[in-house]
Amino acid sequence: MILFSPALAGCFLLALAASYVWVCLASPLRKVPGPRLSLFTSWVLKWHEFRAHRTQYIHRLHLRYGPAVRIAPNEVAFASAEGVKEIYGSGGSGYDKTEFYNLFQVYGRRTMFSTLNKQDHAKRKRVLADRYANTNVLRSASLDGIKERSKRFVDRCSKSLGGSIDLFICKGYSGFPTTNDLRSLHDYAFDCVSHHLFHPYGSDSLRNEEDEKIMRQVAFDDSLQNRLLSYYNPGLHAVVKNILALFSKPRETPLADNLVLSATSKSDPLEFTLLSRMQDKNYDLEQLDMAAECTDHMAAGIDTTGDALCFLMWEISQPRSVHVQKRLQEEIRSADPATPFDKLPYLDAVVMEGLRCFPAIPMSLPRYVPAGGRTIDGYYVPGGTIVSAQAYSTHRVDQRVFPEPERFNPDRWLQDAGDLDRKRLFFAFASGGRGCIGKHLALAEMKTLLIDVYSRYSTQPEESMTDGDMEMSDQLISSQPRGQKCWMKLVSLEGTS
Ligand code: HEM
Repeated sequence: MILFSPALAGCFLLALAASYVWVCLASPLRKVPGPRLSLFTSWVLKWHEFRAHRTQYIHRLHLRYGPAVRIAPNEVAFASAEGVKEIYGSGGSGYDKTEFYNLFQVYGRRTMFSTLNKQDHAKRKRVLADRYANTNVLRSASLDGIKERSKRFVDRCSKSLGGSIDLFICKGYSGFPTTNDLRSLHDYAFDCVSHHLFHPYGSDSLRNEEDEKIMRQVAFDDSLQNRLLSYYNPGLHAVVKNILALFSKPRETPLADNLVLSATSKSDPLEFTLLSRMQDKNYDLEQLDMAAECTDHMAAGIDTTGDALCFLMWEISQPRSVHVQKRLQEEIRSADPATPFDKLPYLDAVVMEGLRCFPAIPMSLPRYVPAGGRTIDGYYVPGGTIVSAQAYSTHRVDQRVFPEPERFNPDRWLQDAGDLDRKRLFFAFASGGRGCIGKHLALAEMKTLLIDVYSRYSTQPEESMTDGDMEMSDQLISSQPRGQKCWMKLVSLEGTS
């Protein structure tokens, strides 16, 4: 009977609590700066994650505690070049990914993005990398497709002259998209990425309402809380998922699945496409693996490029950045029309600064410290600890490298002094062997569209928009305007010199 006495149970719980506190206090992470509570619990971090504020919370901690900060008993965030290099670059592709990436499996398959360890990743990357190389993106079959879609986007926008357009969600005037309203940056990104994945079986969401619905399914993911719960507590998620679905829908993309499964069943995609590479018999990939890869890249290529363009165009439309827009227009309009998009230095600086201030994936990319532990930026971190860097902070915290970090200032990218330091901290596409494979494609899409828009138009913010509408809101991995809209006006430059 004595075994079940409440006093004994109390003593047992007390001893358990004391040993937990002891383990926390003895942790090598006690030496890493950070809020005291983070040594004992991850609940504060989780609270901010569920409220879609993780990135800003960690950034505030960096501003308070410095470039290395403990954010949970088993988690440390870094914002220094040394930290980034060690975590993402050591041994080529850095440390292994954490189970967080299990959330990104597609059709039950691991894609390149969701492979956790180096070996599996390297094997898949050997198949895919060729089609994302700059030389392949710049081939006319690929680039002409981007140019065609960019012209299509601008033509659609031209219809709004004298009125306003929502470049983000494109609800149109009645609240429902009609054929006349198909012109969001996400439609453009969708059509470009699906062109690169499996042309001629890609989407035409700038002209076709049915394809636009597919884009919406993939892009506007509001399953953050649902997916976080399934990650942290799969058991509880199984019990409450039906109730949770009323507030935070699970992620389902049947229309996109149809598009991809149908495209990957075709045997004649153009040679520059990713699908043609994956269908090479040497690689022995099953159709479901190819479909999973394509779905993944589609998701990776829509929100990122769409949001990056959206935040950037919004910024250069502000009265405070009018001089930037003017200089960009001058550079584009005075250049020989045959000038390649990557030979315009001010355009390059504007895009880099846009990605610095508004990285489409602003949040931390978690990795495990390998067995045996590592010293990262001067701190010993035991094996199994989750470590990460987030672009939002690496782009801001070190003010010797990025003075006045909150100011949108493309000129900083044109200075020789500090060039290397800026590049070491530029993390919008991450870095190392697991950095963004779609980087060249994304830059080609962004620059092509900016040339087409700003050679013909000026953009201005619409009066109903507030700063709050364009605050960055965390999703599972990317970010979007909190107001889910970006209304702007286009003014023709015709007649101006
Ligand atoms: C402005 C646009 C883009 C940005 C800012 C961006 C950013 C990133 C970042 C930060 C990562 C690393 C994620 C992590 O480690 O968790 C990543 C990975 C990746 N991105 Fe992008 N991305 C962009 C566009 C694209 C496009 C257009 C595609 C493809 C069509 C793409 C495909 C991928 C893939 C497949 C990976 C996984 C790479 C690997 O694990 O080796 N991205 N991207």
